[in-house]
Amino acid sequence: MFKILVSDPLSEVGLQKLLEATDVEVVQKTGLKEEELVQIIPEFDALLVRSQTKVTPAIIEAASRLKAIGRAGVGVDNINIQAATSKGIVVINAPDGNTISTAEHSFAMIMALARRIPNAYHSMMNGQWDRKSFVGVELNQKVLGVVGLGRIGTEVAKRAKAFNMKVVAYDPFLTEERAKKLGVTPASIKELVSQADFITTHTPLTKETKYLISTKEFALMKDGVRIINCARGGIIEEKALYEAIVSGKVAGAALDVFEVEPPMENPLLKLPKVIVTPHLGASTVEAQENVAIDVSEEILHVLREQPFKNAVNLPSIPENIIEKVEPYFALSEKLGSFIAQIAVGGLEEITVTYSGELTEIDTASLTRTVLKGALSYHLGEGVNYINAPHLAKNRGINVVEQKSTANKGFTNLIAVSLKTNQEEKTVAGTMLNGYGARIVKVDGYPVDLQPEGHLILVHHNDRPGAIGRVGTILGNNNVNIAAMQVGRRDMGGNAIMILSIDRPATPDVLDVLGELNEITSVTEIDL
Ligand SMILES: NC(=O)C1=CN([C@@H]2O[C@H](COP(=O)(O)OP(=O)(O)OC[C@H]3O[C@@H](n4cnc5c(N)ncnc54)[C@H](O)[C@@H]3O)[C@@H](O)[C@H]2O)C=CC1
Ligand SMILES: O=C(O)CCC(=O)C(=O)O
Repeated sequence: MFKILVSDPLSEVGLQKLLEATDVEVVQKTGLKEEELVQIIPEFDALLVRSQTKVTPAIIEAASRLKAIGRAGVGVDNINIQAATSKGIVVINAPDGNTISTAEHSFAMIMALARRIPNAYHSMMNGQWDRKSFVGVELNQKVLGVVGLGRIGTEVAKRAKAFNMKVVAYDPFLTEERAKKLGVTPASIKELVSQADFITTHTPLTKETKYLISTKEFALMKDGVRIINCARGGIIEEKALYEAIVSGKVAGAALDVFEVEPPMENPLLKLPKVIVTPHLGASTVEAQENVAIDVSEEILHVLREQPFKNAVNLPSIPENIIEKVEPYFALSEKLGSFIAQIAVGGLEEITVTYSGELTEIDTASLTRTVLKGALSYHLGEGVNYINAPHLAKNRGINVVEQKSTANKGFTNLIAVSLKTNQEEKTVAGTMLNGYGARIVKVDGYPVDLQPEGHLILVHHNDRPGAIGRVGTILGNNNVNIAAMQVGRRDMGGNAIMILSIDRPATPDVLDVLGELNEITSVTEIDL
């Protein structure tokens, strides 16, 4: 039974999937302090939050069972991703469910700002009938600058086009082709801020986007420009915005988000040219249902070890690629584990070479899996698909992925080599049509064995009787040999034996084998 903690208020309809699941117990406890979360988190397999809960390193550190953190929304700035990644916890978000709501809110803010609706409302509610103070501007033919043309930015741009606005967009990932399709003009940030009548931001808050719009950018803007931020506080520097409004450069600003939330002492709230909402972009019935449904489904996938797509701390694998790489996951992990068990010394570099049909697909996920297999042997259960590359990097292990057309004999081949500070070892495996995974080469010797169970790898000199003596010692010690592979390069030269045994041999038995004259090394492998 999986235990899931829901620590922020989430849509009940959205949570239905979790509440109905027979393998899940859902505990809903909201408004907990950090210390309280630290206390209870060790009981839970997954944590589900909206934006109130700050998932700090202390909470993650205490989360001994946690496999997933789900964010019902897009921005994950309330979750310490680095701490989660180091601990191998997958962070899931719901990137699509609130796109339309946030785009509509942004557009509502653009219109409210243009027509001064909140100010007029406020005046009337105070008993005034003032028609002179609230003269607005049209959107028709005005230039809208969209900073960040992702999901939300794109929807805002489409709505602006419907209002006959001209749209210029700044986004480092915007291609000419996409811009053309959307009917927007790509621009640099300088061009955008100097051309726009309205500027709306739709990027995440990152090191690059923090204060993306500041004093320098305000100086380039047209007089009377209007600013909208429904993305994250801090993309526009509030101090610079305040000065630009007071100086008359900026005619108005509409803000849904703030550098500090709630923004109680914020001087911007004292300016009549500023209209505000309390981070309501995603606050619609539809968006809250959508994000809760999406994140609940994804959490179940993670816990049930089924494929999931919206992990923030993992590269996403497109569905057409998943189909192609999935059959190789088990083999990749076994190859990683095998090589780690046979190599002596501190790991320095792991190289994964793909051949045959694998040269044509994105194999990054398989390399992660090889790495997981290799590092798990040394670092234990804490290693998983999420933190394996991070752990390798932290330990200075170089990871190389390459494709090769050299191995023509196999329709697919994964070759793994591991360099340690003492030696270099290699192993290669393939998926044989109808026979499943096979290891086909060890240290350059051709073999053919199933990568599973207990194995003993023996390096020896190719002399008559060597194989028999190994068999006799194992038999005398009640270790049954289920299968055996021998490989050699030259008659009478170096050779290997790989024995598949029914139960692990004890260290004493391995020592006795190692003492035989012909034998140069004995390694037990568990796959
Ligand atoms: N007010 C609210 O309630 C909500 C706010 N948001 C905010 O809106 C943001 C955008 O959401 P989506 O459109 O779904 O995300 P998205 O990931 O689809 O789009 C973000 C876009 O920003 C672009 N970008 C990244 N760095 C940039 C830079 N330095 N300069 C210019 N563009 C840059 C990316 O290329 C991407 O196209 C989220 O990160 C979140 O912070 C999202 C939902 C609700
Ligand atoms: O949960 C919310 O209402 C905040 C939404 C948001 O900012 C996001 O999804 O990034």
